Amino acid sequence: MFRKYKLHRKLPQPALDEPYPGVSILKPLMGMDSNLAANLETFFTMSYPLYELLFCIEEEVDPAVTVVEELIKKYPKVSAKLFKGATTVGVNPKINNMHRAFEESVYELVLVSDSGIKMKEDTLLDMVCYMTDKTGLVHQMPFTCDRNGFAATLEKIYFGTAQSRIYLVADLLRVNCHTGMSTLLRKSVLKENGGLKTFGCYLAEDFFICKYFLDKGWRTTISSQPALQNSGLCDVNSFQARLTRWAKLRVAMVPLVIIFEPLSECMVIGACAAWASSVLFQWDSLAFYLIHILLWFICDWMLLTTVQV
Ligand SMILES: CCCCCCCC/C=C\CCCCCCCC(=O)N[C@@H](CO)[C@H](O)/C=C/CCCCCCCCCCCCC
Ligand SMILES: O=c1ccn([C@@H]2O[C@H](COP(=O)(O)OP(=O)(O)O[C@H]3OC[C@@H](O)[C@H](O)[C@H]3O)[C@@H](O)[C@H]2O)c(=O)[nH]1
Repeated sequence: MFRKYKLHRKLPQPALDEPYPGVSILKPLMGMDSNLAANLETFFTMSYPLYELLFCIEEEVDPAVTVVEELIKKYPKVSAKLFKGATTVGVNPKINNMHRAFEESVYELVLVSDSGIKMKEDTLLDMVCYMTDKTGLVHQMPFTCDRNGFAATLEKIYFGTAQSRIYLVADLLRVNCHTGMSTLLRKSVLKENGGLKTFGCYLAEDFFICKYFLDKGWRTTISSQPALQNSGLCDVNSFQARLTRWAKLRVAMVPLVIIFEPLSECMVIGACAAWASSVLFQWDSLAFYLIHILLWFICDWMLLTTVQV
């Protein structure tokens, strides 16, 4: 029910007499993939009246430079700037890459958007609509675009089921589950504590940025459109490596949660429940287990179709 209420909502448009807030969009880039140009182009064609694009490229020489320069030439009416070379402010390379652009950004709202993200025409508007007076940070729940191949299907099923389930519950309970691939935040609140560079000392800057907003009494929320990850690099090994990296971050930050993580998985919780039901009610544990798996798969399918719409 919550997923239906939360995702893909038609939001009331801002009142015509209220101007749309301007947004500075930070795009940290490093290297090239086959979908990069198409993904970046979607930022030039959004239906939003006031925004600037700040492309941050870590190395002076990078194939992404040409892609960005060509797009800037193709869309002269869109305000866009290219920052070449990172500034070391900490151990986090993404923060190092974005630091200069963040400092030079013009608007109060800042969108941090990873290189592989694709936008729909109304994605930015959707996020801005969730930035109410009490909200300091709006993030998109990670999901993926339709791409060909086994790895792409695996990614889609993982983000659309196992991760969405936790993400939606965490958002409902206002628990910090922020994954910083597409995040709109209030610059003035970050500036009170030195700006983005303060979080350069953390590898999981996303978790600590969200924690900072929550500690200061701001609300954080997911927007109604999930993040469309559409990187051209998509294979099982890098997916596995990424999930392992994230799990290591969670172990370091919230060790208690990681103990309970296996219990959020179908097979583990099913086995525990089957055993408990056989002890308590003398039910057939195999039948219980198989019915549990069937019902779980049906629920996952329903969740995936809702996230996908
Ligand atoms: C009896 C059942 C107890 C269930 C406990 C729930 C265990 C959580 C299970 C899975 C965790 C999945 C986390 C999803 C998003 C995290 C993605 C990620 O690792 N991102 C990192 C990199 O970008 C980022 O730095 C970390 C962000 C914060 C992670 C903290 C996750 C806490 C989730 C807590 C959810 C509580 C739900 C309670 C349900 C009863
Ligand atoms: O050295 C680097 C590495 C990465 N990046 C950029 O940082 C962004 C994220 O890249 P990652 O390889 O960390 O990709 P992930 O999907 O794992 O990141 C995600 O999870 C970890 C969080 O800390 C990130 O905020 C979140 O975006 C990309 O836009 C990438 O271009 C750099 O600018 N420099």
